[in-house]
Amino acid sequence: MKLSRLNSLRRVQSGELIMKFPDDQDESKRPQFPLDSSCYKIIDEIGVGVSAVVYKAICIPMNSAVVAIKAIDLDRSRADFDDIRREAKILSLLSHPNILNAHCSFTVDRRLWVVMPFMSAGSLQSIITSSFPDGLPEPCIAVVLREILHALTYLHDQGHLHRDIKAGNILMDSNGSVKLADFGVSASIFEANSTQGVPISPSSTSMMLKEIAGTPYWMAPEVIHSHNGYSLKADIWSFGITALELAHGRPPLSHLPPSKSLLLKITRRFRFSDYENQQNSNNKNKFSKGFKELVASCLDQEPSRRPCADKLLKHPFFRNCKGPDLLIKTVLQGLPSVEERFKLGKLQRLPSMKMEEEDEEEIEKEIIKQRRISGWNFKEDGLELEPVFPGENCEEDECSIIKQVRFGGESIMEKGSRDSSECCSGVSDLSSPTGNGRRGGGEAEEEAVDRESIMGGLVALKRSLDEQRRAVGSLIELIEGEKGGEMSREEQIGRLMEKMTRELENERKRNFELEMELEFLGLQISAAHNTGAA
Ligand SMILES: Nc1ncnc2c1ncn2[C@@H]1O[C@H](COP(=O)(O)OP(=O)(O)OP(=O)(O)O)[C@@H](O)[C@H]1O
Repeated sequence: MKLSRLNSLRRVQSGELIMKFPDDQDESKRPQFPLDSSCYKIIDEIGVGVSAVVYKAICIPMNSAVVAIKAIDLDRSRADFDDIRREAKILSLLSHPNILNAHCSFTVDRRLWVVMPFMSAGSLQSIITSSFPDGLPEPCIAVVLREILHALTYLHDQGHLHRDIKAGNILMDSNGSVKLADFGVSASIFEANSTQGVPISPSSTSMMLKEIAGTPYWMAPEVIHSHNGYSLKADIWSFGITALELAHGRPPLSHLPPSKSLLLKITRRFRFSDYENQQNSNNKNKFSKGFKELVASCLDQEPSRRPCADKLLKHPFFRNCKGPDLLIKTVLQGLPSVEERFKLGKLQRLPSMKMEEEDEEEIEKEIIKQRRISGWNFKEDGLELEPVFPGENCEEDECSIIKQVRFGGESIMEKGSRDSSECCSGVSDLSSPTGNGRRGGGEAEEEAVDRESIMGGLVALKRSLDEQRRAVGSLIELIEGEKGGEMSREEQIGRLMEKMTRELENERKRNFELEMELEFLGLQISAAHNTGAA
């Protein structure tokens, strides 16, 4: 466990982590929300994030005012105590009608409770998922985007980056008001530059952050390539992706797992036209020229060419933009409550989660099965040594091989397959000191055990080859003897059968020993790996 995290937990346990955020009213008029969990009554679960659960609750001493409580699991949160304190500090300095502040926050066991105003319509992401899977109508998108641009203009003027702009972090209330929430990974340009000795000016493009933060699909290319640094314009990129998310119901590349989407962005550089091409041709004329232009300008690869938030507000796209009433009429009417939507979403997620668990069990069984090796094949061409599995038949179309893979940080043997031309000739990382490049550095311990296992396998193989050489020698003698005509054909076959049975018995014994050895080595590898991981 990281030292900073340990210190954080100690401070949390000693009750040191008690903070109070202001809401967006004047300090003197601001109601003081109690810092005691017994003053709140949880009514329903309304959302889950990566490390937090969000509840609808009432605050009993405050006339049973309805609130939302985000309970952040401090053991699972990416942020440590200092990050959380920094977030609280940033939030306490911000005051804008389009930014969701918290009433207060305090710790309950190992959770940080952030008490916020309850935004009864929930996030735009949950609204889209439940009622607008193909996206919101363009006039509604305009209202939402304009409100977010107001928040961004304010935020950037203060020198802050949100760094996680997405529909999941835009909340809506029953009166149609739209607020930007979740400042968990936000950053201050001033802090970044003061530590790097860069002159401070919010409009300067030399204000650079380097840490990768945010959610992959919405991340600007320069955030992914953060060695060159990035600035306020990273939020403008994410804003452009959010516009696409609101328009199509999902962000671009969301059919790929997040890590793959990152890779694609690195290798292929994403352009707006790429996304347009992916869309159904029916959708081509669905959006206005103004909207397309606005989004395209936000998704310029070159950050300096992306307009700033206040310039975007002057874009013709917002010229005839309606008020929040449009959202009430078009989006909120007939919308199930945030708690109903959450329950429904949970039910829909259940079968796929169950299937994933079943799949994992199957994979695990397969992995255990494939840990048994019945022999080795030496591939001369590539000077490679490969394992052969029990029951494997070279006449079969496909044949299993093992390869060393990293699975959630754990090293396992995985079943693979090759076509018949390569049958029984799969390349195992066990045979190669460098493996297939997937084993990263800093794993000296695991590598040492791997080397031992390779040596063990080689010694056993040498023994087996010696035996086989002797057996082949005897066979040659036998056949040569046949030429001499000293034994009858029956006798010769009888002898041969006896010999082969003995050979087979020996081979079985050796294989059993080899299997045991390998199983033992496998255990050693996982034990070494677990110790390393711990
Ligand atoms: N103040 C609030 N009022 C009403 N609903 C809320 C409030 N805050 C969060 N929610 C609901 O809870 C859900 C989860 O919120 P949360 O901020 O934990 O997760 P997220 O932003 O979707 O995910 P993550 O931040 O972990 O990527 C939201 O999608 C929203 O529907």
